[in-house]
Amino acid sequence: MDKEELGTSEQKKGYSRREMLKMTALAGGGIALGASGLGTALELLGKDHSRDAEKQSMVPFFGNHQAGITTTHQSYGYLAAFDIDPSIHDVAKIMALFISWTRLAATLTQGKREANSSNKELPPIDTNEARDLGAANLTITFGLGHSFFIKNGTDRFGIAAKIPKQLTPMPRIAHETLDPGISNGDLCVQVCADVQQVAFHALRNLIKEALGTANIRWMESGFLNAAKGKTPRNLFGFKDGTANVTDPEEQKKVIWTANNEPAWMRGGTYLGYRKIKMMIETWDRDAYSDQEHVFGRKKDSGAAFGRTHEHEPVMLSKQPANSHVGLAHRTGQKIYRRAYSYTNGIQPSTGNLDAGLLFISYQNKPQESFIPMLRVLGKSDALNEYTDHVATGLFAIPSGIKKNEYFAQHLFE
Ligand SMILES: C=CC1=C(C)c2cc3[nH]c(cc4nc(cc5[nH]c(cc1n2)c(C)c5CCC(=O)O)C(CCC(=O)O)=C4C)c(C)c3C=C
Ligand SMILES: [Fe+2]
Repeated sequence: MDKEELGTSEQKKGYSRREMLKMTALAGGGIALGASGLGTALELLGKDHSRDAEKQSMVPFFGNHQAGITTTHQSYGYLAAFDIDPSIHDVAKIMALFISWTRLAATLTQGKREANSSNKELPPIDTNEARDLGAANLTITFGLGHSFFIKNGTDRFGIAAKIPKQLTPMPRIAHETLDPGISNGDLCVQVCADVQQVAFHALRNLIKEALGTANIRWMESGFLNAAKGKTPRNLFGFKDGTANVTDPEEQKKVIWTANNEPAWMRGGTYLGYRKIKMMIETWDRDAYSDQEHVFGRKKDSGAAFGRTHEHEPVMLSKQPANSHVGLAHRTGQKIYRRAYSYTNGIQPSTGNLDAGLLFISYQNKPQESFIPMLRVLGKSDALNEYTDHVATGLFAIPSGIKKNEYFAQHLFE
């Protein structure tokens, strides 16, 4: 069998291009592939779960802005919140945590792991499950919640005077049914990667590192994929992200904080979060045209009503009353969206799918953009018939971390 023949017949059997290249290389390497030889090659392929391409990819951890914000959207994301242990009153303990988190994040995002002690009577330092998987574009983004500064009306660590200008507790929004146990928190960590095991490993080791100082409060995981050059689709089957803020000049205006914030927040941003349950079964019984009216966009092309192509600007005159896009657009505000879909089995009480959107957005003035937008949508969005906001959060994301510095260093020093 020559290489060409192998390609044609085996491609029909559903092997990927990469698998085919590997087989071709084996054949080209002088291995005589008889019936049993081919069997061995295929057996090898079956056992190969490697992710060579992702392994090579690293996102710098240090820089002017934190990574994981304008970084190309990775396939998997975790968002977690921590509370400082009530026994901790000494800010030095928090600084120690931020130093060790910075060290760990800088190591893991390079695809490395922390070395074990030579004393085998001690527990391992690294949990080992991401060994050899590489960096997979891992990013780790740290943030601070309002309750980090003020809890039960108390300036708990003597730094309340430095609270970022736009960081408040989240206000009440119409129709939300929040679960406080999975909302808010003193600290937040967003971990994203192109291999889920790499992202989980990073978060798990950050949780382990925090032991005694900060306890995990909640953790959510999500996914999002799109074909190359295409806009990803959400679990309602619509292109989601079409009118996002992607132009770098516009991103500067929308995302990053400037002189209106304390120095340690300049070049930072705010993370706005909503966990939004999506009533998939109800949606799936709704007419196609009705679904399009809910968003004010065509399901196939993603084009706004009155338009033909996905990226043509929204025509407000053609938007149905209370369409999601019409309402969000009319606020005149911009936010940078970086959401993940989530699924979590079946809701025992209903037998319905527990699925939805981990809505995450970054913006420099959440009190003027994210929150007013939420208020408008909460009141009248046609999408509300099919969704339920179950968790919330607002976190200050300090400026990027420079080499030899640690996360939020200038807040303390
Ligand atoms: C606080 C703001 C927003 C929430 C919450 C939100 C939830 C949410 N959105 C979708 C799906 C789509 N959203 C789309 C556009 C869009 N959404 C927001 C804001 C929030 N969405 C904005 C600012 C925009 C852009 C509006 C504009 O100016 O055109 C779209 C259309 C495609 C796109 O532009 O991305 C979809 C689809 C879901 C499913 C959801 C909650 C579950
Ligand atoms: Fe939206």
